Amino acid sequence: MSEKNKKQVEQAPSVFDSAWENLLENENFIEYFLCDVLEDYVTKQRWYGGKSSKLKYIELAEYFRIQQHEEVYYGLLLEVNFEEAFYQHYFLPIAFVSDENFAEKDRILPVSINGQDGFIIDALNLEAFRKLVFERIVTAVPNDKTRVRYHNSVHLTDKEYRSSRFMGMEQSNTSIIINDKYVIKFFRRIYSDTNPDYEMSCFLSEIKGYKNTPPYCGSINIVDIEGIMVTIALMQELVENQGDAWEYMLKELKMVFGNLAAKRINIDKLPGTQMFKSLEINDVPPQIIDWVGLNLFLKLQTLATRTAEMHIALGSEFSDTAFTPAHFNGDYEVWLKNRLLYQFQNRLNIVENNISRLEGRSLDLAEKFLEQKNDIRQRFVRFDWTKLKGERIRIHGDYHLGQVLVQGDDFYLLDFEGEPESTIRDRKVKQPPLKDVAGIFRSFHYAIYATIFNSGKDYPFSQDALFKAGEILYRYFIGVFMGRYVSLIQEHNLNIGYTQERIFILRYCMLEKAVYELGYEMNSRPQWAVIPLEGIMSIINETNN
Ligand SMILES: Nc1ncnc2c1ncn2[C@@H]1O[C@H](COP(=O)(O)OP(=O)(O)O)[C@@H](O)[C@H]1O
Ligand SMILES: O=P(O)(O)O[C@H]1O[C@H](CO)[C@@H](O[C@H]2O[C@H](CO)[C@@H](O)[C@H](O)[C@H]2O)[C@H](O)[C@H]1O
Repeated sequence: MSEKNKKQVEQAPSVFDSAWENLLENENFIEYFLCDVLEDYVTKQRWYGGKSSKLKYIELAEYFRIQQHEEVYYGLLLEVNFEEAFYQHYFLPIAFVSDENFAEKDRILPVSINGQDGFIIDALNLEAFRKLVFERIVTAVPNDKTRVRYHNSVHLTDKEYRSSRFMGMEQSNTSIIINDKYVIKFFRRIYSDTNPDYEMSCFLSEIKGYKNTPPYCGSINIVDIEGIMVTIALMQELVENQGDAWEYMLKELKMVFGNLAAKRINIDKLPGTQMFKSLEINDVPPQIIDWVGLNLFLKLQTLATRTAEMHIALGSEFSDTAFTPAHFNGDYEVWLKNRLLYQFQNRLNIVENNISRLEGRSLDLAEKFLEQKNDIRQRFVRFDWTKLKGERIRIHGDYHLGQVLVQGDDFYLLDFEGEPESTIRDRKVKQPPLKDVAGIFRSFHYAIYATIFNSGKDYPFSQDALFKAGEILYRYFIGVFMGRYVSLIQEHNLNIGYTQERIFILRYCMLEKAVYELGYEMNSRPQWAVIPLEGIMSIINETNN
Protein backbone atom coordinates (compact mmCIF):
# COMPACT_ATOMS: atom_id res chain seq x y z
CA MET A 1 0.00 0.00 0.00
CA SER A 2 1.35 3.46 -0.88
CA GLU A 3 2.24 5.87 1.91
CA LYS A 4 -0.52 8.21 0.69
CA ASN A 5 -3.16 5.51 0.91
CA LYS A 6 -1.88 4.35 4.24
CA LYS A 7 -2.23 7.85 5.61
CA GLN A 8 -5.79 8.10 4.38
CA VAL A 9 -6.66 4.82 6.04
CA GLU A 10 -4.98 5.85 9.27
CA GLN A 11 -7.13 8.97 9.26
CA ALA A 12 -10.33 7.07 8.50
CA PRO A 13 -12.80 7.39 11.37
CA SER A 14 -14.31 4.46 13.17
CA VAL A 15 -17.63 6.19 12.58
CA PHE A 16 -19.49 4.86 9.57
CA ASP A 17 -22.74 5.97 8.06
CA SER A 18 -23.89 2.56 6.84
CA ALA A 19 -26.33 0.31 8.63
CA TRP A 20 -24.89 -2.98 9.99
CA GLU A 21 -26.83 -4.80 7.27
CA ASN A 22 -24.84 -2.91 4.60
CA LEU A 23 -21.61 -2.26 6.41
CA LEU A 24 -19.54 -4.71 4.38
CA GLU A 25 -20.41 -2.85 1.21
CA ASN A 26 -18.80 0.29 2.64
CA GLU A 27 -15.31 0.44 1.10
CA ASN A 28 -13.96 2.88 3.71
CA PHE A 29 -14.96 0.50 6.44
CA ILE A 30 -13.47 -2.54 4.71
CA GLU A 31 -10.14 -0.86 4.08
CA TYR A 32 -9.88 0.46 7.60
CA PHE A 33 -11.07 -2.78 9.18
CA LEU A 34 -8.72 -5.06 7.24
CA CYS A 35 -5.63 -2.93 7.46
CA ASP A 36 -5.81 -1.00 10.71
CA VAL A 37 -7.79 -3.40 12.81
CA LEU A 38 -7.55 -7.02 11.68
CA GLU A 39 -3.80 -7.09 10.93
CA ASP A 40 -3.22 -6.52 14.60
CA TYR A 41 -6.18 -8.54 15.90
CA VAL A 42 -5.69 -11.68 13.81
CA THR A 43 -1.98 -12.11 14.55
CA LYS A 44 -2.74 -12.19 18.27
CA GLN A 45 -5.23 -15.04 18.05
CA ARG A 46 -4.43 -18.55 19.32
CA TRP A 47 -5.76 -19.97 16.05
CA TYR A 48 -3.53 -17.87 13.82
CA GLY A 49 -1.07 -20.20 12.12
CA GLY A 50 1.17 -17.61 10.45
CA LYS A 51 3.20 -16.65 13.49
CA SER A 52 6.54 -17.73 12.04
CA SER A 53 5.98 -15.75 8.80
CA LYS A 54 5.68 -12.04 8.05
CA LEU A 55 2.18 -10.77 7.36
CA LYS A 56 2.02 -8.52 4.29
CA TYR A 57 -1.65 -7.59 4.08
CA ILE A 58 -5.12 -9.00 4.62
CA GLU A 59 -7.84 -9.13 1.99
CA LEU A 60 -11.48 -10.06 2.35
CA ALA A 61 -11.65 -13.14 0.11
CA GLU A 62 -15.40 -13.21 0.59
CA TYR A 63 -18.13 -12.87 3.15
CA PHE A 64 -21.54 -14.34 3.73
CA ARG A 65 -24.41 -13.76 6.06
CA ILE A 66 -25.32 -16.04 8.90
CA GLN A 67 -28.80 -14.93 9.70
CA GLN A 68 -32.26 -15.75 10.95
CA HIS A 69 -35.11 -13.31 10.46
CA GLU A 70 -33.77 -9.83 11.38
CA GLU A 71 -30.69 -11.11 13.16
CA VAL A 72 -27.60 -10.77 10.95
CA TYR A 73 -24.01 -11.82 11.47
CA TYR A 74 -21.19 -11.96 8.95
CA GLY A 75 -18.85 -14.80 8.23
CA LEU A 76 -15.61 -13.35 6.89
CA LEU A 77 -13.13 -15.40 4.88
CA LEU A 78 -9.91 -13.50 5.34
CA GLU A 79 -7.01 -13.99 3.00
CA VAL A 80 -3.80 -13.36 4.89
CA ASN A 81 -0.92 -12.68 2.49
CA PHE A 82 2.66 -13.17 3.60
CA GLU A 83 5.96 -11.58 2.59
CA GLU A 84 7.19 -15.11 1.83
CA ALA A 85 4.80 -15.28 -1.16
CA PHE A 86 2.03 -17.50 0.14
CA TYR A 87 -1.37 -16.96 1.73
CA GLN A 88 -3.72 -18.57 4.21
CA HIS A 89 -7.48 -18.23 4.66
CA TYR A 90 -9.13 -17.77 8.03
CA PHE A 91 -12.75 -17.74 9.14
CA LEU A 92 -13.88 -14.95 11.42
CA PRO A 93 -17.59 -14.57 12.25
CA ILE A 94 -18.41 -11.04 13.41
CA ALA A 95 -21.28 -9.46 15.30
CA PHE A 96 -22.22 -5.89 16.17
CA VAL A 97 -23.33 -5.34 19.77
CA SER A 98 -24.41 -2.06 21.24
CA ASP A 99 -24.39 -3.22 24.86
CA GLU A 100 -20.79 -3.36 26.09
CA ASN A 101 -21.66 -6.17 28.51
CA PHE A 102 -21.80 -8.40 25.46
CA ALA A 103 -18.39 -7.22 24.34
CA GLU A 104 -16.28 -8.07 27.33
CA LYS A 105 -14.22 -10.65 25.47
CA ASP A 106 -12.64 -10.57 22.03
CA ARG A 107 -13.62 -6.99 21.24
CA ILE A 108 -12.37 -6.30 17.74
CA LEU A 109 -13.37 -2.67 17.22
CA PRO A 110 -15.34 0.04 19.03
CA VAL A 111 -17.46 1.53 16.29
CA SER A 112 -20.32 3.89 15.64
CA ILE A 113 -22.57 2.85 12.79
CA ASN A 114 -25.46 4.94 11.63
CA GLY A 115 -25.23 6.88 14.87
CA GLN A 116 -25.32 3.81 17.09
CA ASP A 117 -22.32 3.19 19.30
CA GLY A 118 -21.18 -0.34 19.92
CA PHE A 119 -18.54 -2.94 19.21
CA ILE A 120 -17.66 -5.39 16.54
CA ILE A 121 -16.76 -8.65 18.23
CA ASP A 122 -15.92 -12.23 17.30
CA ALA A 123 -19.49 -13.56 17.09
CA LEU A 124 -18.53 -16.83 18.78
CA ASN A 125 -18.47 -14.88 22.05
CA LEU A 126 -22.13 -14.07 21.69
CA GLU A 127 -24.63 -16.57 22.99
CA ALA A 128 -27.29 -15.26 20.57
CA PHE A 129 -25.02 -16.18 17.65
CA ARG A 130 -24.32 -19.67 18.97
CA LYS A 131 -28.05 -20.21 19.51
CA LEU A 132 -28.81 -19.02 16.00
CA VAL A 133 -26.21 -21.37 14.48
CA PHE A 134 -27.60 -24.31 16.44
CA GLU A 135 -31.15 -23.47 15.38
CA ARG A 136 -30.12 -23.13 11.74
CA ILE A 137 -28.54 -26.59 11.89
CA VAL A 138 -31.60 -28.04 13.66
CA THR A 139 -33.95 -26.61 11.03
CA ALA A 140 -31.71 -27.40 8.03
CA VAL A 141 -33.60 -28.76 5.06
CA PRO A 142 -32.34 -31.68 2.96
CA ASN A 143 -30.72 -30.75 -0.37
CA ASP A 144 -30.24 -27.16 0.67
CA LYS A 145 -29.16 -25.26 -2.47
CA THR A 146 -28.45 -21.91 -0.83
CA ARG A 147 -24.96 -20.47 -0.47
CA VAL A 148 -24.65 -21.14 3.26
CA ARG A 149 -25.54 -24.83 3.63
CA TYR A 150 -26.63 -26.07 6.99
CA HIS A 151 -26.97 -29.80 7.43
CA ASN A 152 -28.03 -32.12 10.23
CA SER A 153 -28.13 -35.84 10.89
CA VAL A 154 -30.34 -38.22 12.88
CA HIS A 155 -27.88 -37.98 15.76
CA LEU A 156 -29.02 -34.40 16.38
CA THR A 157 -31.99 -35.24 18.60
CA ASP A 158 -32.31 -31.97 20.57
CA LYS A 159 -34.58 -29.49 18.87
CA GLU A 160 -34.29 -26.67 21.44
CA TYR A 161 -31.23 -24.67 22.34
CA ARG A 162 -30.55 -24.65 26.10
CA SER A 163 -26.96 -23.59 26.73
CA SER A 164 -23.54 -23.13 25.23
CA ARG A 165 -19.96 -22.61 26.38
CA PHE A 166 -16.45 -22.68 24.96
CA MET A 167 -14.79 -26.09 25.01
CA GLY A 168 -11.77 -24.31 26.51
CA MET A 169 -9.18 -26.84 25.28
CA GLU A 170 -5.80 -26.07 23.76
CA GLN A 171 -6.74 -26.33 20.07
CA SER A 172 -6.17 -24.84 16.65
CA ASN A 173 -9.87 -24.24 15.90
CA THR A 174 -12.65 -23.03 18.20
CA SER A 175 -15.10 -25.54 19.67
CA ILE A 176 -18.33 -24.70 21.47
CA ILE A 177 -20.30 -27.15 23.60
CA ILE A 178 -24.05 -26.87 23.10
CA ASN A 179 -26.68 -28.22 25.53
CA ASP A 180 -23.84 -30.11 27.26
CA LYS A 181 -24.41 -32.68 24.53
CA TYR A 182 -22.89 -31.49 21.25
CA VAL A 183 -19.59 -29.99 20.17
CA ILE A 184 -19.59 -27.57 17.28
CA LYS A 185 -16.13 -26.93 15.93
CA PHE A 186 -15.69 -23.73 13.92
CA PHE A 187 -12.70 -24.20 11.65
CA ARG A 188 -10.43 -21.18 11.72
CA ARG A 189 -7.92 -22.03 9.02
CA ILE A 190 -10.06 -22.53 5.93
CA TYR A 191 -9.18 -24.45 2.78
CA SER A 192 -10.90 -24.18 -0.54
CA ASP A 193 -12.59 -27.58 -0.25
CA THR A 194 -14.66 -29.66 2.09
CA ASN A 195 -12.70 -30.22 5.27
CA PRO A 196 -11.51 -33.86 5.64
CA ASP A 197 -12.66 -33.79 9.28
CA TYR A 198 -16.24 -33.20 8.12
CA GLU A 199 -15.94 -35.65 5.23
CA MET A 200 -14.46 -38.44 7.36
CA SER A 201 -16.85 -37.85 10.26
CA CYS A 202 -19.88 -38.16 7.92
CA PHE A 203 -18.42 -41.20 6.20
CA LEU A 204 -17.39 -43.10 9.32
CA SER A 205 -20.34 -42.40 11.56
CA GLU A 206 -23.17 -41.88 9.05
CA ILE A 207 -22.31 -44.27 6.24
CA LYS A 208 -20.24 -46.97 7.92
CA GLY A 209 -21.71 -46.85 11.43
CA TYR A 210 -18.24 -46.78 12.98
CA LYS A 211 -18.91 -46.40 16.70
CA ASN A 212 -15.63 -45.12 18.10
CA THR A 213 -15.64 -41.60 16.76
CA PRO A 214 -18.06 -38.89 17.96
CA PRO A 215 -21.29 -39.30 15.95
CA TYR A 216 -21.72 -36.69 13.21
CA CYS A 217 -24.61 -34.32 14.02
CA GLY A 218 -24.36 -31.50 11.52
CA SER A 219 -22.25 -29.03 9.58
CA ILE A 220 -22.07 -25.70 7.82
CA ASN A 221 -20.51 -25.46 4.36
CA ILE A 222 -20.26 -22.40 2.15
CA VAL A 223 -20.42 -22.53 -1.61
CA ASP A 224 -17.58 -20.17 -2.55
CA ILE A 225 -17.37 -17.90 -5.60
CA GLU A 226 -15.91 -20.76 -7.63
CA GLY A 227 -18.75 -23.09 -6.61
CA ILE A 228 -16.55 -25.13 -4.27
CA MET A 229 -18.02 -26.40 -0.96
CA VAL A 230 -15.94 -24.99 1.86
CA THR A 231 -16.49 -26.34 5.37
CA ILE A 232 -16.66 -23.83 8.17
CA ALA A 233 -18.21 -25.86 11.01
CA LEU A 234 -18.68 -29.47 12.12
CA MET A 235 -21.04 -30.59 14.87
CA GLN A 236 -20.60 -33.91 16.67
CA GLU A 237 -21.83 -35.52 19.86
CA LEU A 238 -19.87 -34.66 22.98
CA VAL A 239 -18.13 -37.84 24.10
CA GLU A 240 -17.82 -38.34 27.82
CA ASN A 241 -14.14 -38.96 28.54
CA GLN A 242 -11.35 -39.01 31.09
CA GLY A 243 -8.86 -37.07 28.98
CA ASP A 244 -6.78 -38.06 25.98
CA ALA A 245 -4.59 -41.10 25.43
CA TRP A 246 -1.40 -39.00 25.53
CA GLU A 247 -2.06 -37.93 29.13
CA TYR A 248 -3.17 -41.47 29.92
CA MET A 249 0.04 -42.94 28.49
CA LEU A 250 2.26 -40.49 30.37
CA LYS A 251 0.53 -41.42 33.64
CA GLU A 252 0.96 -45.12 32.95
CA LEU A 253 4.61 -44.72 31.94
CA LYS A 254 5.36 -42.90 35.16
CA MET A 255 4.25 -46.03 37.00
CA VAL A 256 6.03 -48.36 34.59
CA PHE A 257 9.36 -46.57 35.04
CA GLY A 258 8.66 -46.32 38.78
CA ASN A 259 8.25 -50.11 38.87
CA LEU A 260 11.84 -50.60 37.74
CA ALA A 261 13.10 -49.63 41.18
CA ALA A 262 10.00 -50.64 43.17
CA LYS A 263 10.17 -54.17 41.79
CA ARG A 264 13.99 -54.27 41.82
CA ILE A 265 14.11 -55.03 38.12
CA ASN A 266 17.48 -55.71 36.55
CA ILE A 267 17.22 -53.83 33.24
CA ASP A 268 20.10 -55.82 31.73
CA LYS A 269 18.17 -59.02 32.28
CA LEU A 270 14.90 -57.89 30.70
CA PRO A 271 14.14 -60.10 27.69
CA GLY A 272 13.79 -58.22 24.40
CA THR A 273 11.64 -58.85 21.36
CA GLN A 274 12.25 -58.27 17.69
CA MET A 275 11.01 -54.96 16.28
CA PHE A 276 7.56 -55.25 14.58
CA LYS A 277 7.10 -58.92 15.54
CA SER A 278 3.38 -59.48 16.18
CA LEU A 279 2.67 -60.65 19.73
CA GLU A 280 -0.31 -62.06 21.57
CA ILE A 281 -0.45 -61.33 25.29
CA ASN A 282 0.71 -64.92 25.88
CA ASP A 283 3.87 -64.23 23.90
CA VAL A 284 4.90 -61.43 26.26
CA PRO A 285 7.37 -62.88 28.81
CA PRO A 286 6.16 -62.91 32.45
CA GLN A 287 9.03 -60.59 33.53
CA ILE A 288 7.69 -57.95 31.13
CA ILE A 289 4.08 -58.39 32.27
CA ASP A 290 5.25 -58.17 35.86
CA TRP A 291 7.14 -54.95 35.12
CA VAL A 292 4.56 -53.18 32.92
CA GLY A 293 1.31 -54.69 34.19
CA LEU A 294 -1.22 -56.62 32.12
CA ASN A 295 -3.69 -53.73 32.00
CA LEU A 296 -1.56 -51.48 29.78
CA PHE A 297 -1.10 -54.26 27.23
CA LEU A 298 -4.86 -54.90 27.23
CA LYS A 299 -5.42 -51.19 26.60
CA LEU A 300 -2.99 -51.28 23.68
CA GLN A 301 -4.94 -54.21 22.23
CA THR A 302 -8.16 -52.19 22.51
CA LEU A 303 -6.52 -49.21 20.81
CA ALA A 304 -5.27 -51.55 18.06
CA THR A 305 -8.82 -52.92 17.67
CA ARG A 306 -10.35 -49.45 17.31
CA THR A 307 -7.62 -48.45 14.85
CA ALA A 308 -8.13 -51.60 12.77
CA GLU A 309 -11.92 -51.10 12.80
CA MET A 310 -11.45 -47.53 11.56
CA HIS A 311 -9.28 -48.77 8.68
CA ILE A 312 -11.66 -51.63 7.90
CA ALA A 313 -14.52 -49.11 7.65
CA LEU A 314 -12.43 -46.71 5.55
CA GLY A 315 -11.35 -49.53 3.25
CA SER A 316 -14.80 -50.99 2.70
CA GLU A 317 -16.27 -48.56 0.19
CA PHE A 318 -16.91 -49.58 -3.39
CA SER A 319 -19.00 -46.79 -4.91
CA ASP A 320 -17.91 -43.39 -3.54
CA THR A 321 -14.60 -42.87 -5.38
CA ALA A 322 -13.37 -40.49 -2.68
CA PHE A 323 -13.12 -43.58 -0.47
CA THR A 324 -12.66 -46.63 -2.71
CA PRO A 325 -9.34 -48.42 -2.07
CA ALA A 326 -6.53 -48.02 -4.61
CA HIS A 327 -3.25 -49.77 -5.36
CA PHE A 328 0.20 -48.25 -5.37
CA ASN A 329 1.23 -46.84 -8.74
CA GLY A 330 3.86 -44.67 -10.39
CA ASP A 331 1.92 -41.43 -9.84
CA TYR A 332 1.68 -42.11 -6.14
CA GLU A 333 5.41 -42.84 -5.96
CA VAL A 334 6.30 -39.57 -7.71
CA TRP A 335 3.89 -37.60 -5.52
CA LEU A 336 5.24 -39.22 -2.34
CA LYS A 337 8.92 -38.75 -3.13
CA ASN A 338 8.48 -35.13 -4.23
CA ARG A 339 6.65 -34.31 -1.05
CA LEU A 340 9.05 -36.11 1.27
CA LEU A 341 12.24 -34.91 -0.37
CA TYR A 342 10.94 -31.35 -0.19
CA GLN A 343 9.99 -31.82 3.46
CA PHE A 344 13.35 -33.39 4.26
CA GLN A 345 15.23 -30.51 2.64
CA ASN A 346 13.15 -28.08 4.66
CA ARG A 347 14.09 -29.92 7.89
CA LEU A 348 17.79 -29.92 6.99
CA ASN A 349 17.53 -26.21 6.45
CA ILE A 350 15.75 -25.62 9.78
CA VAL A 351 18.34 -27.68 11.67
CA GLU A 352 21.30 -26.01 9.91
CA ASN A 353 19.89 -22.55 10.61
CA ASN A 354 19.17 -23.26 14.26
CA ILE A 355 22.00 -25.56 15.27
CA SER A 356 23.53 -22.91 17.55
CA ARG A 357 20.34 -22.99 19.63
CA LEU A 358 20.77 -26.68 20.41
CA GLU A 359 22.95 -28.18 23.12
CA GLY A 360 23.84 -31.47 24.81
CA ARG A 361 22.16 -34.59 23.45
CA SER A 362 20.03 -32.54 21.05
CA LEU A 363 23.13 -31.03 19.48
CA ASP A 364 24.92 -34.40 19.18
CA LEU A 365 21.90 -35.96 17.49
CA ALA A 366 21.38 -32.94 15.22
CA GLU A 367 25.00 -33.19 14.08
CA LYS A 368 24.57 -36.90 13.35
CA PHE A 369 21.34 -36.09 11.49
CA LEU A 370 23.23 -33.64 9.27
CA GLU A 371 26.15 -36.05 8.78
CA GLN A 372 23.78 -38.82 7.71
CA LYS A 373 21.61 -36.67 5.46
CA ASN A 374 22.45 -38.59 2.30
CA ASP A 375 21.61 -41.91 3.92
CA ILE A 376 18.29 -40.54 5.22
CA ARG A 377 17.47 -39.00 1.84
CA GLN A 378 18.15 -42.35 0.20
CA ARG A 379 15.57 -44.00 2.49
CA PHE A 380 12.92 -41.74 1.00
CA VAL A 381 14.09 -42.42 -2.53
CA ARG A 382 14.02 -46.17 -1.98
CA PHE A 383 10.22 -46.42 -2.35
CA ASP A 384 9.41 -48.74 -5.25
CA TRP A 385 5.70 -49.12 -5.91
CA THR A 386 6.16 -52.21 -8.12
CA LYS A 387 7.19 -54.19 -5.05
CA LEU A 388 4.09 -53.29 -3.04
CA LYS A 389 0.91 -55.35 -3.22
CA GLY A 390 -1.13 -53.74 -0.44
CA GLU A 391 -3.96 -51.22 -0.74
CA ARG A 392 -4.12 -47.50 -0.17
CA ILE A 393 -7.20 -46.03 1.50
CA ARG A 394 -8.32 -42.74 3.09
CA ILE A 395 -6.65 -42.61 6.49
CA HIS A 396 -6.74 -40.46 9.61
CA GLY A 397 -3.51 -38.79 8.50
CA ASP A 398 -2.47 -37.14 11.77
CA TYR A 399 -2.93 -40.07 14.10
CA HIS A 400 -1.25 -39.70 17.48
CA LEU A 401 -2.17 -40.31 21.12
CA GLY A 402 -3.43 -36.73 21.49
CA GLN A 403 -6.16 -37.47 18.91
CA VAL A 404 -7.60 -40.32 20.97
CA LEU A 405 -10.04 -39.86 23.86
CA VAL A 406 -10.12 -42.30 26.75
CA GLN A 407 -13.57 -43.42 27.83
CA GLY A 408 -13.38 -46.00 30.59
CA ASP A 409 -11.60 -48.98 29.04
CA ASP A 410 -12.29 -47.81 25.52
CA PHE A 411 -11.05 -45.19 23.05
CA TYR A 412 -12.64 -42.66 20.69
CA LEU A 413 -10.77 -41.36 17.66
CA LEU A 414 -10.97 -37.67 16.81
CA ASP A 415 -9.83 -34.89 14.53
CA PHE A 416 -9.59 -36.24 10.99
CA GLU A 417 -8.41 -32.90 9.62
CA GLY A 418 -5.11 -34.44 8.45
CA GLU A 419 -1.50 -33.38 8.80
CA PRO A 420 -1.40 -29.61 9.43
CA GLU A 421 1.47 -28.88 7.01
CA SER A 422 -0.06 -30.67 4.02
CA THR A 423 -2.26 -29.04 1.42
CA ILE A 424 -5.94 -29.92 1.50
CA ARG A 425 -5.58 -32.04 -1.67
CA ASP A 426 -2.63 -33.97 -0.26
CA ARG A 427 -4.61 -34.76 2.88
CA LYS A 428 -7.22 -36.55 0.79
CA VAL A 429 -4.74 -38.76 -1.09
CA LYS A 430 -5.19 -42.45 -0.30
CA GLN A 431 -2.31 -43.76 1.77
CA PRO A 432 -1.29 -47.11 3.25
CA PRO A 433 -3.27 -47.55 6.50
CA LEU A 434 0.02 -48.44 8.17
CA LYS A 435 0.89 -44.74 7.95
CA ASP A 436 -1.58 -44.16 10.80
CA VAL A 437 -0.11 -47.11 12.69
CA ALA A 438 3.36 -45.60 12.21
CA GLY A 439 1.94 -42.32 13.61
CA ILE A 440 0.74 -43.98 16.78
CA PHE A 441 4.04 -45.89 17.16
CA ARG A 442 5.88 -42.58 16.95
CA SER A 443 3.57 -41.39 19.71
CA PHE A 444 4.54 -44.40 21.89
CA HIS A 445 8.17 -43.47 21.28
CA TYR A 446 7.44 -39.84 22.15
CA ALA A 447 5.70 -40.78 25.38
CA ILE A 448 8.56 -43.07 26.48
CA TYR A 449 11.25 -40.51 25.67
CA ALA A 450 9.25 -37.59 27.10
CA THR A 451 9.03 -39.56 30.37
CA ILE A 452 12.78 -40.21 30.40
CA PHE A 453 13.74 -36.64 29.47
CA ASN A 454 11.20 -34.92 31.71
CA SER A 455 11.23 -37.17 34.78
CA GLY A 456 14.26 -39.41 34.31
CA LYS A 457 15.86 -37.87 37.42
CA ASP A 458 13.04 -39.29 39.57
CA TYR A 459 14.29 -42.81 38.87
CA PRO A 460 17.50 -44.22 40.40
CA PHE A 461 18.98 -45.29 37.06
CA SER A 462 21.36 -43.77 34.56
CA GLN A 463 19.79 -42.19 31.50
CA ASP A 464 21.36 -44.92 29.36
CA ALA A 465 19.75 -47.63 31.49
CA LEU A 466 16.38 -45.88 31.14
CA PHE A 467 16.87 -45.66 27.36
CA LYS A 468 17.60 -49.38 27.31
CA ALA A 469 14.44 -50.19 29.30
CA GLY A 470 12.47 -47.72 27.15
CA GLU A 471 13.55 -49.34 23.89
CA ILE A 472 12.56 -52.80 25.18
CA LEU A 473 9.18 -51.44 26.29
CA TYR A 474 8.67 -49.70 22.93
CA ARG A 475 9.17 -52.99 21.05
CA TYR A 476 6.61 -54.79 23.25
CA PHE A 477 4.09 -51.97 22.78
CA ILE A 478 4.55 -52.25 19.03
CA GLY A 479 4.43 -56.06 19.09
CA VAL A 480 1.20 -56.27 21.08
CA PHE A 481 -0.44 -53.55 18.97
CA MET A 482 0.64 -55.29 15.75
CA GLY A 483 -0.57 -58.69 16.99
CA ARG A 484 -4.13 -57.43 17.36
CA TYR A 485 -4.13 -54.95 14.47
CA VAL A 486 -2.79 -57.27 11.78
CA SER A 487 -5.02 -60.21 12.70
CA LEU A 488 -8.18 -58.06 12.63
CA ILE A 489 -7.23 -56.39 9.36
CA GLN A 490 -6.55 -59.76 7.74
CA GLU A 491 -9.80 -61.22 9.07
CA HIS A 492 -11.60 -58.45 7.18
CA ASN A 493 -9.59 -58.86 4.01
CA LEU A 494 -8.03 -55.41 3.95
CA ASN A 495 -4.76 -55.91 2.12
CA ILE A 496 -1.89 -54.23 3.97
CA GLY A 497 0.78 -56.29 2.19
CA TYR A 498 2.96 -59.26 3.03
CA THR A 499 5.13 -59.26 6.18
CA GLN A 500 8.25 -57.65 4.66
CA GLU A 501 6.12 -55.08 2.87
CA ARG A 502 4.41 -54.16 6.14
CA ILE A 503 7.75 -53.70 7.86
CA PHE A 504 9.08 -51.62 4.96
CA ILE A 505 6.02 -49.33 5.03
CA LEU A 506 6.09 -48.96 8.80
CA ARG A 507 9.76 -47.97 8.79
CA TYR A 508 9.26 -45.66 5.85
CA CYS A 509 6.27 -43.91 7.42
CA MET A 510 7.88 -43.72 10.86
CA LEU A 511 10.88 -41.99 9.32
CA GLU A 512 8.58 -39.66 7.41
CA LYS A 513 6.66 -38.83 10.59
CA ALA A 514 9.80 -38.28 12.68
CA VAL A 515 11.18 -35.92 10.02
CA TYR A 516 7.85 -34.06 9.99
CA GLU A 517 7.95 -33.88 13.80
CA LEU A 518 11.46 -32.47 13.79
CA GLY A 519 10.17 -29.42 11.91
CA TYR A 520 7.09 -29.16 14.12
CA GLU A 521 9.22 -29.23 17.29
CA MET A 522 11.92 -26.86 16.01
CA ASN A 523 9.17 -24.33 15.21
CA SER A 524 6.89 -24.83 18.20
CA ARG A 525 8.90 -26.21 21.16
CA PRO A 526 12.64 -26.59 20.32
CA GLN A 527 13.41 -28.27 23.66
CA TRP A 528 11.38 -31.26 22.40
CA ALA A 529 13.35 -31.58 19.13
CA VAL A 530 15.53 -34.18 20.82
CA ILE A 531 12.61 -36.67 20.70
CA PRO A 532 12.15 -36.83 16.91
CA LEU A 533 15.95 -36.67 16.53
CA GLU A 534 16.18 -39.79 18.74
CA GLY A 535 13.45 -41.33 16.60
CA ILE A 536 15.13 -40.55 13.28
CA MET A 537 18.51 -41.86 14.38
CA SER A 538 17.06 -45.01 15.91
CA ILE A 539 15.08 -45.79 12.72
CA ILE A 540 18.20 -45.24 10.63
CA ASN A 541 20.36 -47.37 12.89
CA GLU A 542 17.72 -50.08 13.29
CA THR A 543 17.56 -50.73 9.57
CA ASN A 544 21.37 -50.78 9.43
CA ASN A 545 21.38 -53.83 11.72
N1 LIG B 1 -16.83 -34.79 20.34
C1 LIG B 1 -16.01 -34.55 21.35
N2 LIG B 1 -16.28 -35.01 22.58
C2 LIG B 1 -15.46 -34.74 23.62
N3 LIG B 1 -14.35 -34.01 23.54
C3 LIG B 1 -14.02 -33.52 22.34
C4 LIG B 1 -14.83 -33.76 21.18
N4 LIG B 1 -14.26 -33.13 20.14
C5 LIG B 1 -13.14 -32.54 20.61
N5 LIG B 1 -12.99 -32.77 21.93
C6 LIG B 1 -11.90 -32.26 22.79
O1 LIG B 1 -11.39 -31.07 22.22
C7 LIG B 1 -10.01 -31.24 21.87
C8 LIG B 1 -9.73 -30.51 20.57
O2 LIG B 1 -10.50 -31.09 19.53
P1 LIG B 1 -9.95 -31.23 18.06
O3 LIG B 1 -11.03 -31.75 17.21
O4 LIG B 1 -8.65 -32.00 18.07
O5 LIG B 1 -9.67 -29.70 17.73
P2 LIG B 1 -8.59 -28.97 16.83
O6 LIG B 1 -8.80 -29.49 15.43
O7 LIG B 1 -8.95 -27.53 16.97
O8 LIG B 1 -7.22 -29.28 17.39
C9 LIG B 1 -9.80 -32.75 21.80
O9 LIG B 1 -8.49 -33.13 22.06
C10 LIG B 1 -10.76 -33.25 22.84
O10 LIG B 1 -10.19 -33.19 24.12
O1 LIG C 1 -2.13 -30.09 16.63
P1 LIG C 1 -2.21 -31.49 16.07
O2 LIG C 1 -2.88 -32.46 16.96
O3 LIG C 1 -2.74 -31.51 14.68
O4 LIG C 1 -0.69 -32.07 15.92
C1 LIG C 1 0.47 -31.29 16.06
O5 LIG C 1 0.80 -31.17 17.43
C2 LIG C 1 1.12 -32.41 18.11
C3 LIG C 1 1.52 -32.06 19.55
O6 LIG C 1 0.39 -31.62 20.24
C4 LIG C 1 2.29 -33.10 17.41
O7 LIG C 1 2.45 -34.39 18.00
C5 LIG C 1 3.74 -34.74 18.44
O8 LIG C 1 3.78 -34.60 19.86
C6 LIG C 1 2.87 -35.46 20.55
C7 LIG C 1 3.11 -35.24 22.03
O9 LIG C 1 2.80 -33.92 22.38
C8 LIG C 1 3.12 -36.93 20.21
O10 LIG C 1 2.15 -37.76 20.84
C9 LIG C 1 3.00 -37.12 18.70
O11 LIG C 1 3.33 -38.47 18.38
C10 LIG C 1 3.98 -36.19 18.01
O12 LIG C 1 3.80 -36.30 16.59
C11 LIG C 1 1.93 -33.33 15.95
O13 LIG C 1 3.05 -33.94 15.31
C12 LIG C 1 1.60 -31.99 15.29
O14 LIG C 1 1.18 -32.21 13.97
